[in-house]
Parts: sequence; C-alpha cells; structure tokens
Amino acid sequence: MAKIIETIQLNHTYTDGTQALKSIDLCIEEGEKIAIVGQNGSGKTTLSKHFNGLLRPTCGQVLVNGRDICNTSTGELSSFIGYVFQNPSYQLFSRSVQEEIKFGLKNIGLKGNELTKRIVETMDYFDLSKDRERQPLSFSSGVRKLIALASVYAMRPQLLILDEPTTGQDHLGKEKVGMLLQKLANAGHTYIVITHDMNFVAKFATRVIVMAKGEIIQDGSPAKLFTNTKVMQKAHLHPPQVFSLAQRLAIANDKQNDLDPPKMAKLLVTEGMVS
Ligand SMILES: Nc1ncnc2c1ncn2[C@@H]1O[C@H](COP(=O)(O)OP(=O)(O)OP(=O)(O)O)[C@@H](O)[C@H]1O
Repeated sequence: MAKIIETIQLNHTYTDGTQALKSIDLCIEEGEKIAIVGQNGSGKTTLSKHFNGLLRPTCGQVLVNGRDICNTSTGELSSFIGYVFQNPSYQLFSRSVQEEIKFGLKNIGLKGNELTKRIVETMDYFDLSKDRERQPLSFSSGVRKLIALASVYAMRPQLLILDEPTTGQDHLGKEKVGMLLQKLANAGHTYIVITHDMNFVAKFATRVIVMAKGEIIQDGSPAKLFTNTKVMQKAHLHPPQVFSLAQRLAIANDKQNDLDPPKMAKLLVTEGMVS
C-alpha cells in the first residue's frame, strides 16, 4: 500500500517551550483505519495538525504523499487531507448550512450539476436538508460538529482526520459518524480519529496509536491495546465495557468451567452493564 503520511524524527516545541512531540517516527498507509488515543495533553492534536500543515515541525520531517510539508502550501494539503476540528466553531463561517458545504466543494473545482448533486446528497445524508438556510453556528454543538464533518466529507478527502468526533454526540450521531467512516473506508479512503471513546475505537479502528507525554508508546490493533494493562494504565485508558466483560467471563469460565446464569448476572452487574 502507498504511504500517505510519514514522519521522521518529528519534534514540536511550542513557542512557550512546551515540548509536545518527541522524535515521532510514523508511517500511515492508504486505506488504514486509525485511532490516536492518549490522555489529555499527550500530543494527539499537535501530531495530527502536522498532517495537514496547520503546524510545521520544529525539528524532523513530515512527508505527505512523499512531499515534505515544509515545501507544500496548506491550501494544497487541504485539497486531499480533510480535517474536522475538536471545536467545530473554528471552521464554520458561512451564512447557511448549504453555503458551508458548497464552499469546500467549489474550492476543489466542482461546478454545475455535479456541485448541486453533491450538496444535496450530503445534506440528505446528514439530515440537514430541512435546515439548509439556517446559520451553522445557531445549532447545538453536536449538530455543529456534524455540519463541519459534512462539509469536509463532501469533498471525499484522501485522508480524513477527525478530532474527537463523538464528543457531544448522542447514540444516533455516533452511529452516523461511524457509518460514514465505513463508507469512506469501503471507497479506499483513509481515516484518523483522535478520541477518548474506546467503544468507538473497538468498533471503527483497526490500528491504534497510543500517545503519552509526546511519544508513541504503542502502535497496534485494538485487541493488542485492550489486553495490555500496563499501556492502558500509562495512557489512562479504560477498555470498552464489552471487552472487559468478555475478559472477566473468560477468566471466570477458565476458573470454574461453568458460568451459570446467576454468576453471569453477577458479572454483568459488576461490570456496570446492568444495574
Ligand atoms: N498553542 C499551544 N501553545 C503552547 N502549548 C500548547 C499549545 N497547544 C498545545 N500545547 C501543549 O502541548 C501539549 C500537547 O497538547 P495537545 O493538544 O496536542 O494534546 P492532546 O493529546 O490533543 O490533548 P487533548 O486530549 O486535551 O485534546 C500539552 O502540554 C498542551 O498544553
């Protein structure tokens, strides 16, 4: 598979002296479904902002499709790398939902029927058609996030980066985000989700990059992460409920070789799956 992103000894130190990234070597290939996880302040956003040129390395190199980001304009990078911010208010500026979606599409050169078709399709998918004339910033934060995602997704970027897409979303909103990622992946696109939501990771990522204090401390499958108690603790993460339940069931089954319904019920209560 072709490399989309490669970082070589990437370091980032902010002007106030905070060393946010320390010697990151990373390679992301086409079609990967990636989650970046780690406690607050571990460097997830700083790392991902290097992928679309919002930040430049203070030392080391970042290559996007083989080209050094220091020699590529942010405009050019944004034509194939879509980024949805943690706070959607930073990227919504149009006077209506329809205009918001149209803006990016016009920038990538869509016009006429193709442009109209893509806008209508996108609004329909995100259930935004009835609100097409409404101001994006007048919605709740969860819906604002979906509008930001819709306007970026509409452009079908080669790589989509989502910073905390499920924060503030109800169950339906989360499912919508997940389904959309699957749709993108089925069409051969790549995505990176920065998240604290381990249920989302379990369901929608095949590779998890774990960060702590500006470094990558593990890079592998979700199962590899959830079974590594040391790394989970170091990164202040908790496995999805269903995973820890399965683990407890396996242990209990191993010990007793008979997990009868009362024992099962007790485990479900212990795991907080039922009250
Ligand atoms: N503009 C900035 N100036 C100075 N320090 C910053 C700046 N932005 C981030 N930092 C610091 O860099 C470190 C990494 O921050 P970053 O936002 O990348 O972490 P994160 O893992 O994305 O956190 P969160 O989960 O809270 O979004 C933190 O110590 C943070 O305080």
